Amino acid sequence: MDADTPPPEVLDELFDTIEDRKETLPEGSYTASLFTHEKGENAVLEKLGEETTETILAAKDDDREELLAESADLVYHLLVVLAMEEASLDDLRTELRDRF
Ligand SMILES: N=c1c2ncn([C@@H]3O[C@H](COP(=O)(O)OP(=O)(O)OP(=O)(O)O)[C@@H](O)[C@H]3O)c2ncn1[C@@H]1O[C@H](COP(=O)(O)O)[C@@H](O)[C@H]1O
Repeated sequence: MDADTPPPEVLDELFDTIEDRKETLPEGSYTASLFTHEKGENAVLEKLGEETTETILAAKDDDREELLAESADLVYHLLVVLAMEEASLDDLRTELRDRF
């Protein structure tokens, strides 16, 4: 890992921030708006679908920069869904490890 590579904890920090936004619902937070949306969980589930499609299209286009940007959007929205459904990043890690 070189000096510019972010540590793996970046995902934990993002998930902790999402959990904080869920609890405190600060004004102007996009994350908070997903937890209070009038469409309920459908709002974030729709975003998850959109970001999945955009990730697929970027991969098909061999557009590496776009692929990384859309993948980041996809992972972020997936973490919001996990937080919304009372699941955690540790639960996800456990699920993945149990498949080793
Ligand atoms: N990682 C993200 C992140 N990734 C994507 N997004 C948002 O997800 C949306 C993606 O939607 P689109 O690509 O369709 O772009 P858009 O056209 O702006 O979207 P809409 O108009 O449809 O909402 C954008 O509004 C992005 O800002 C994110 N919003 C917040 N975070 C992180 O979440 C944390 C909390 O941020 P706040 O919610 O701003 O407090 C911080 O660490 C942020 O960096």
